[in-house]
Amino acid sequence: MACAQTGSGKTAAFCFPIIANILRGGVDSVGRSRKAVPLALILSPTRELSSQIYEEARKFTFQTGIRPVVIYGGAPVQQQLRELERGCDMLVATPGRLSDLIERGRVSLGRVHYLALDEADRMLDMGFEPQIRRIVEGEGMPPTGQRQTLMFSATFPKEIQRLASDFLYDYIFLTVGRVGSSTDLIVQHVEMVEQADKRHVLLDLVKEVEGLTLVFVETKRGADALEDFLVRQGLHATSIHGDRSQMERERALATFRSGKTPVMVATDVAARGLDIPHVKHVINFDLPNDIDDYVHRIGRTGRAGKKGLATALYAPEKDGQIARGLVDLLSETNQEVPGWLAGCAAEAGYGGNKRRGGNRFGGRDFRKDSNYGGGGGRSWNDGYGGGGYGGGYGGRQQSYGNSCEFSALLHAVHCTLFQPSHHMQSCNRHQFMGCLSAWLCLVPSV
Ligand SMILES: Nc1ncnc2c1ncn2[C@@H]1O[C@H](COP(=O)(O)OP(=O)(O)OP(=O)(O)O)[C@@H](O)[C@H]1O
Repeated sequence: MACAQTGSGKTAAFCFPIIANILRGGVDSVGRSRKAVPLALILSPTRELSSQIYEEARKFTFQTGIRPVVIYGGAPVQQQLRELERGCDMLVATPGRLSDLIERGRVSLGRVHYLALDEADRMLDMGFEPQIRRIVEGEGMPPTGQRQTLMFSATFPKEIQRLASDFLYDYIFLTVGRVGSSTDLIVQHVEMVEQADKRHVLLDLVKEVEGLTLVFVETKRGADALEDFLVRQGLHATSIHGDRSQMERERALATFRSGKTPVMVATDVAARGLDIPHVKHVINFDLPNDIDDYVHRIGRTGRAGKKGLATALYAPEKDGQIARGLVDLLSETNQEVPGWLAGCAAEAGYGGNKRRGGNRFGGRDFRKDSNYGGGGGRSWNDGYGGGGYGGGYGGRQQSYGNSCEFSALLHAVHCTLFQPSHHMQSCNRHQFMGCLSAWLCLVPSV
């Protein structure tokens, strides 16, 4: 179970060790076959994110002999079937299309040795849990203990950690920075705006900051309406949401990425995982109800060590429940907390949407609070950074204090997969980066 800030490189942190492990064992490809039998399965909640992970995996596996394939809904199945037939070692999938192709007998999970859940908390929340459970427990996948299971997200609410442990065996909880926090590379502003004034304020904000601007709204209809409004104001805007065809969604992303439509209005379908370079400004036109959703949304900017800007339009008549979470998040990321917002939070009290997880410095392993009996391993800390716990019970925990350390999570996952029992204490980050560079030299085109 691994938790690190948005834009900190989690994709590489699960892809490299999986690829390296497959290479270590020698690629035992089944080759062309009607039924795909992948060695690694990577599940993600949205089509666009699956597509992005696949593109990364394709780069990382170049000339290794490992063949990644992606399958997701909304796209013609025939082409995906043809790709599967050509051989598939690493399958990147959304749960719906995967279940469909398992039912049709075109994918078997019987050889899956590496299972990665990206955006794990989303994958295991109420919406996806039954599907994930069926895929992981009911379709012949090797059980925990015989496969490596990796779960990644920038947020990991306690109740989801508990659920996640069902799919894990003797697991390690790795954290970089604070669980569920955002990076302090993002400058965050919160403005109090009456609902009726939001459009005018938005126009000013869009004109003030040049560059790609991503505007989050609550509903699909709201996204359509706001896009229309912006276009009528003469701005080059597009929108993305779940009622759009896959082709429209992809076109919207492409024109946004290229800067042809530098403003994109989006629902939460674009909140997680998407890595679009040069997003300057994320505007929460409507605030989400959950602070973790806010963390993912603003995480579309300030990626890979770059700075970003996020502005939230806080409507006092409807956003009271996120006030406490916002105040906590702003404080812990060294942002200015407006006095009026602190007042709203105090009014809303702690009964509202209090940040889940309570004291999260350095990452928190919920088992320490709840006497939860899962895991049964050890707990240690290699002294890399601040935070984290020493000693303990019910599993192992590794915490890294430096939230901006790209290699930290990659190193940790690598060590966990290669030598789960002792390697962590003896392999330092420099040695690890040496291994990684050596490996990259073997695959010069990566
Ligand atoms: N070691 C590294 N050095 C420089 N750039 C990196 C490194 N690792 C990853 N990146 C880049 O950082 C960006 C963000 O990576 P990635 O999309 O994996 O983030 P993430 O942690 O999964 O974010 P999110 O929580 O939003 O899904 C990507 O453009 C990636 O290429």
